[in-house]
Amino acid sequence: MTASLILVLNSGSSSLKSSVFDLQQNQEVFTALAERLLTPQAQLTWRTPESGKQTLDIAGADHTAAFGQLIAAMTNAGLNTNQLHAVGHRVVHGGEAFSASVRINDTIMNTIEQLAHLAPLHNPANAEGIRAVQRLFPDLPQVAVFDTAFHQSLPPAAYTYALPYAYYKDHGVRRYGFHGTSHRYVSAEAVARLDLDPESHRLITAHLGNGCSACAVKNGQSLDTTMGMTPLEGLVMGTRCGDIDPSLHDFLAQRTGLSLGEITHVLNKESGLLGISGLSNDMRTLMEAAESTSAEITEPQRARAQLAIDVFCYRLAKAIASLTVATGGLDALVFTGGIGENAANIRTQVVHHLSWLGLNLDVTANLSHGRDQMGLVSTTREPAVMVIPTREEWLIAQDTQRLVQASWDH
Ligand SMILES: Nc1ncnc2c1ncn2[C@@H]1O[C@H](COP(=O)(O)OP(=O)(O)O)[C@@H](O)[C@H]1O
Ligand SMILES: CC(=O)OP(=O)(O)O
Ligand SMILES: [Mg+2]
Repeated sequence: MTASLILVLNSGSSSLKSSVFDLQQNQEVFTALAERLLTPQAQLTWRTPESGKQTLDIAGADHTAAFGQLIAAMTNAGLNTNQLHAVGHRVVHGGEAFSASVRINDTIMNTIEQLAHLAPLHNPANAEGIRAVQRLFPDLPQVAVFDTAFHQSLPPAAYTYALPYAYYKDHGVRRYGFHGTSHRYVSAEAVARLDLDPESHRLITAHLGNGCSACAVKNGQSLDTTMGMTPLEGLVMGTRCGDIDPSLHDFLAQRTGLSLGEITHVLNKESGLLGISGLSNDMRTLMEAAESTSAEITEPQRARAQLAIDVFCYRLAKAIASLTVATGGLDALVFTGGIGENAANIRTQVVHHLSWLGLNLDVTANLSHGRDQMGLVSTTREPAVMVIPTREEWLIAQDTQRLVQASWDH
């Protein structure tokens, strides 16, 4: 039997997400999440189509230990690691070095490590995941799929900050954009489903998960996006503030005595939906609180949850409208990510702000999240509003398979 499984790893600063695909069967055969790494609460959960969800306490585990436990869980679940064919990694920052996925070698590893200054929360963990695989499976080919790669087509007018130009030349200070794998997948899917001309279309894709970004896609290329040099810029997110006045650091440092590092932490981890609501970073919790009539939620709490939702939707609509400057029109708006795929009320509020663009929701299709159709949730196809579930891991597996195959063919 030939090896046919592709392992996909997404290493975060304190988590390790993984999927295994059998591409011959076009099936996801294993999925796992190790979270709260390096804390006493570290735990590994995994599932296979047959086994349902299982959990293991891995208190104190780092990425390497978690990876070992994950491979043990895979084996216990009945998967044979000899069947692994290649490993694909989500790597968050590829800087200007990568505009496509690449097969990993020592030079590529060095470049990923050198880019750590641009993504200190993400790239070191990504590199650690690659090394953990190298140690356990030295012969397996590995591929890096960069969040930034799809956005390397941004023109200078979209990626240049209005700062002294030397910061770009000397330090790489520019807008890069993230979630590129998701924007690439859902935009290609929208073009196929709507039967648009691959050479001539104008889309806005909104990836709304814990991190959120929107992207202007014209003729298959990303022309602008809301995230910038880091994933902090742009939309309101679960715990990230998105766009703010850059003079805020200085103001807060003077008023509160917090250090620059502490303020950056507040903007990344204590802001966004969580910061405004004071309740949760989770959109579902906020939607429930905003609708709640129970005495457990006080009126001020309810109002703050609603305010967080209103700011989220208003800022998203404003960003979508501004991205149409890059596309010069709109054939389709695509929602994806946990919020985009599941929160009908959020789509309603955002599309309502944009009705002047000719966008109109079909109430029934929107309530069923477009699941019984091609993902269309608007009354018209021109322009269309769509819900397309993202498949970042699947696209990473596809790129991995393609690159490993290509290097054997040469
Ligand atoms: N049914 C739902 N209604 C509203 N929000 C939802 C629903 N399901 C998931 N979400 C929201 O999706 C977000 C998580 O998105 P997800 O794409 O899973 O995150 P990640 O970026 O971590 O992959 C959370 O805010 C969660 O509340
Ligand atoms: C880059 C980024 O913001 O990723 P995530 O949404 O997974 O946090
Ligand atoms: Mg996700």
